[in-house]
Amino acid sequence: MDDPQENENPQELQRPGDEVEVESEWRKQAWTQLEKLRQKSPLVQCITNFVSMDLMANVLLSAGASPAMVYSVDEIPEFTPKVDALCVNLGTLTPDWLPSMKLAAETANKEGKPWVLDPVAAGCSSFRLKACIELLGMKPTVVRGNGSEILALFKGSVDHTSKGADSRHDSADAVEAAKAVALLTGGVVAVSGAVDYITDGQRVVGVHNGVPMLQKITATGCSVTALIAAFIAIDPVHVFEATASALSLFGVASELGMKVAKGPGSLRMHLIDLLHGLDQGTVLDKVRITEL
Ligand SMILES: Nc1ncnc2c1ncn2[C@@H]1O[C@H](COP(=O)(O)OP(=O)(O)O)[C@@H](O)[C@H]1O
Ligand SMILES: Cc1ncsc1CCOP(=O)(O)O
Ligand SMILES: [Mg+2]
Repeated sequence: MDDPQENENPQELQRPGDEVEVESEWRKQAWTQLEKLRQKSPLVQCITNFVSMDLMANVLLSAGASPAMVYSVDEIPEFTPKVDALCVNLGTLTPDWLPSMKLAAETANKEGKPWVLDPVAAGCSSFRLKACIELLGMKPTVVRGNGSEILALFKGSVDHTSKGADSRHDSADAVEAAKAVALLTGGVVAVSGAVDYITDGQRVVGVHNGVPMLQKITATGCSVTALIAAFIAIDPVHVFEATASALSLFGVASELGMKVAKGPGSLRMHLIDLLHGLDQGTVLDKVRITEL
């Protein structure tokens, strides 16, 4: 794949050699990180919503990580120091969950463990927005949300036209907001959608993998956030790159799954199977990450 002349993709032959070379590096990196994830099987603590627990745990297992849906405030002081990464998701938030989320984030920070925030439906109520903003202030390593969620965090105001967990905005409309949020936290922010954008406030890359039908399966966003936690656990020095790899490989599995799925139900099953079976040839062929 190093030599563009050997590339079987005709679109790539029309692009400048340095762009092809850069994309090839991202592909190799995604494969290296996936291999490492499978070898190390990081333990990922997920404080997540009831809707997502099953798919999230299965996505983590199929990728090679170990999920633990441990969320009682009584267990966090003992358990969180042992995990490799933490995923905090506000999907079915009630006031009783917040102390667990905050204590886990504080513990992760104290222990130097990376953590990811998924601000599900951030703009749908003032209760939820306030919780998101408080957690954002605890400086998550990565924030991953859809366009509407990242815009709500940036604006800091309730969105009266919110569709809850679903996005009303294209990811491209939230790139500047994502940059601003990244500068605020000092971490990485990913906006998902037709193209996933990843930024640290300066750099931006676009991930061009995935299929629209992922939006018709609940908790795919939640699950890819947990996958990001697994990837940053194994490469905490390259958080930006690991975030792009996780989003891209999840998208590649969905593209392969779409070829055999009959609808959202069977895509969900194939997504898990194909993430588990991803091999080097497929990753080097299908990952599409571009620098913007
Ligand atoms: N139109 C689309 N085309 C391709 N992939 C998409 C599209 N919309 C969302 N995705 C993918 O679906 C997954 C979940 O993203 P998204 O639907 O934005 O999150 P959420 O479920 O939190 O709203 C991501 O991997 C994203 O890349
Ligand atoms: C439908 C729903 N309601 C509260 S949490 C949740 C799941 C959201 O999952 P995702 O953000 O991955 O679509
Ligand atoms: Mg979501």
